[in-house]
Amino acid sequence: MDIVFIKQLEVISTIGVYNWEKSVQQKLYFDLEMAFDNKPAAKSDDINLALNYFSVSERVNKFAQENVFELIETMAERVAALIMEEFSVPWIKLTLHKPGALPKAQSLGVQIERGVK
Ligand SMILES: Nc1nc2c(c(=O)[nH]1)N=C([C@H](O)[C@@H](O)CO)CN2
Repeated sequence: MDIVFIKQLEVISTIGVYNWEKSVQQKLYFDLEMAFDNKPAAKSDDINLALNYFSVSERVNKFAQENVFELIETMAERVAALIMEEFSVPWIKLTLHKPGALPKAQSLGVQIERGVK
């Protein structure tokens, strides 16, 4: 299986455990590695047969803006599930960074892998 990837996709979301986080928007960054068979798209030069990374990024951005969670684990799980379902992706590795969360750390986050390659 081939991989289509997106690195450091910036989105804004209302996310966090603490009360002050319920009324602010914070930056999150997604790294996505998505298994996909690129051969049909490459053979035909047809975007309709490709995993369109523009469409994926727009969908993730919309989801992050429209949903409120406490945990980044929940956001990661829900985004992985929607990409797999809506874009027919059989396997995904998703890393979610919440860089503003710890002033003394450059970044932090979670990484999940779902599905089968
Ligand atoms: N494993 C996690 N730990 C923490 C999370 C989280 O989402 N997953 N969230 C917070 C707070 O929201 C924090 O980001 C505020 O700075 C603390 N720990």
